[in-house]
Amino acid sequence: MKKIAILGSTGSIGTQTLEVVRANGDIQVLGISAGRNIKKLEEQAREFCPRLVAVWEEDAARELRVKLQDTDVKVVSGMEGLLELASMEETEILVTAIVGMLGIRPTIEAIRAGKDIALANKETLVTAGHLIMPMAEKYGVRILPVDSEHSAVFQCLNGERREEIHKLLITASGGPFRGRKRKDLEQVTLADTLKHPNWVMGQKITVDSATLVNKGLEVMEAKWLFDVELDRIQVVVQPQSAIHSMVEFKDGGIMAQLGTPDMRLPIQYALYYPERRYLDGERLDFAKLGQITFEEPDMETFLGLPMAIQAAREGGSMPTVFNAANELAVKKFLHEEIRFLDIYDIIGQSMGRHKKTESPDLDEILAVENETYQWIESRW
Ligand SMILES: NC(=O)C1=CN([C@@H]2O[C@H](COP(=O)(O)OP(=O)(O)OC[C@H]3O[C@@H](n4cnc5c(N)ncnc54)[C@H](OP(=O)(O)O)[C@@H]3O)[C@@H](O)[C@H]2O)C=CC1
Ligand SMILES: CC(=O)[C@@H](O)[C@H](O)COP(=O)(O)O
Ligand SMILES: [Mn+2]
Repeated sequence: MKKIAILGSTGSIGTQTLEVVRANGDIQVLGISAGRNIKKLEEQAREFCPRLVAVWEEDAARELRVKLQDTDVKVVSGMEGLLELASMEETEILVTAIVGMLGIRPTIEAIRAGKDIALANKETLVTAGHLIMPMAEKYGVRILPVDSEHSAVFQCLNGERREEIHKLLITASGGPFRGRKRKDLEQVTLADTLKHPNWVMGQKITVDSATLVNKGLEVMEAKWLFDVELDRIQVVVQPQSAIHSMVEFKDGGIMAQLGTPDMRLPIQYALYYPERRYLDGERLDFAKLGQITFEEPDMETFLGLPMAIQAAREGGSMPTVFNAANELAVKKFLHEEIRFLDIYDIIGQSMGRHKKTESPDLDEILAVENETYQWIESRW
């Protein structure tokens, strides 16, 4: 029995991880967690019988303790609870399916405790990749990508030598507003933004796909995961989301990984790597698909990608500012407090005023995050 714990078990990646567990029958789930969705946590606790459930909100944790008093499940709360879940003694893999840079501390705690990481939470690598990757090497743990593009690259690299990579080709759907210009984006609504053309995902990443911030975060994630310089990472718009990403090698040969838009594949691949297991569901049908097309990303309209590349080139604490500003801006957009294009203004202005710290440690990253939030709150 493989033993795992899941940070963010009630979300899109978390619930699909549990579908993979259910279908295979040979993984034991020792810990689950959420922000405050205790209804789903209770259902999951009763089905998967974990030892520990971590709930961020203390009042929700208290309520869940009462609901689960007929079981042996321990319910913990807050950051201390997430850290306890991340470092549970018998866990082999921690699935980081939590949203946002809140995932940094539990991820670091899990690495220190020698757990492999099945990483969906890209914000952690974007802001703290310079701490996490060396730490993973030091503690001998594997960072197994779950993000579809990074899983695709990881699959393309199977049996290949990393030093023979010429470039990574990260594919993008282009989001729901592909083909539109800045003027057309002035009046788009939250409902329009949440209609991703191909993938069903959590709300934050769905907005990030529409702004192309998601692709910017993924470029930074790829840089850390595969140790490839920024100039060797190219974003290619591929609107059908059939090719999940590609690797071009020194000799010009290109490997691609294709499939239907189904996150259970990368999740299952990470959990069983290097083994491949059967997965039910729709298969890619080329006759039905008809064509696979390619475009350049529109960097003049969708500023999320060029701003991310700028943050990555500046390095140090700038990616933290980029990410923190985006997290708060998306929260405000989801609450319909700001308009779509304000997301770019919030990120751009936050980056513009920031005095960069080189190679920030964990406390400095968290301080920059806080300071960015405070500055945005004082203006928007
Ligand atoms: N969805 C997808 O297909 C993909 C997602 N990713 C990445 O995976 C991560 C998760 O995305 P996704 O599953 O879509 O997100 P969701 O919003 O669907 O789920 C987020 C999860 O995090 C939990 N959570 C939120 N806030 C807290 C908190 N303060 N403390 C503890 N847990 C919390 C949520 O709990 P609650 O239910 O209580 O709010 C929920 O379980 C993101 O980093 C995303 O970029 C990457 C590739 C694809
Ligand atoms: C499923 C997944 O990995 C998402 O990150 C997805 O790639 C988003 O699609 P975009 O290409 O539209 O950002
Ligand atoms: Mn992705």
